[in-house]
Amino acid sequence: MLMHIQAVPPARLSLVPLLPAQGGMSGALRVLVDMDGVVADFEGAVLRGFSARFPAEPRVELAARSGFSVREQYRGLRRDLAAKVASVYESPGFFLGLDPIPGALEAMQEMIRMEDTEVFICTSPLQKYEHCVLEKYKWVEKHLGPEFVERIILTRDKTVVSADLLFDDKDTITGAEPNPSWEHILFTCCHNRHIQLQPPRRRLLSWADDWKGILESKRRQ
Ligand SMILES: Cc1cn([C@H]2C[C@H](O)[C@@H](COP(=O)(O)O)O2)c(=O)[nH]c1=O
Ligand SMILES: [Mg+2]
Repeated sequence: MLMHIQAVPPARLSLVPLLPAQGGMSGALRVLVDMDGVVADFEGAVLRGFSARFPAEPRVELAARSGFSVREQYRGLRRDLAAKVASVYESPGFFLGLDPIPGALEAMQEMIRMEDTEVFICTSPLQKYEHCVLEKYKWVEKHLGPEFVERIILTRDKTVVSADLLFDDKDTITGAEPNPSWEHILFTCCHNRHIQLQPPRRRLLSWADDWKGILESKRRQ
């Protein structure tokens, strides 16, 4: 928060908050967009990678996915499958090879050109970060270009990042800050489509859905 120190005698010194209308310095709408499951197709690549590496093992089709953690769902099938599915997304090349989610690249390019709008990619690396971190940067440069590389926020805790909106496929986002500044818009993904959101929580069904309407409604709030 910006504070303006008034020129008054020290005894009466007071701090007057200068609150921008929205999260950005200039009153711009600040939007965070998650990466895996929102702009990069993590789930599709896990299934393809698992089927190719372990063709004889049972697998979870995308239509049967539920719950954020693919690892936990595979553990539920059979304990040893948790490590096998993790070996897929922890492999070198996995994150760089993800396909873009349909419409995501076009929406991001349009969003970054919108007036009074600040867009950032806000993504969590794996705890086993060796390949994931570098490959996320490379993926952004390859698919979105260098101006988006400047806009990557890599954090395991999104609650401490200040913004107006967060588009994210994870249904529950918790961290050190109990009251994050952003409104979480749940981006529909195979693992969260069954979840019934309690009002006033909102969803974006895909990038063909009305993401501009969500930005505009937030500007008016
Ligand atoms: C087991 C599991 C892990 N992830 C990982 C993939 C990413 O490193 C983060 C989420 O990143 P995001 O950009 O914040 O979406 O967690 C996952 O997405 N799904 C899983 O099942
Ligand atoms: Mg995600």
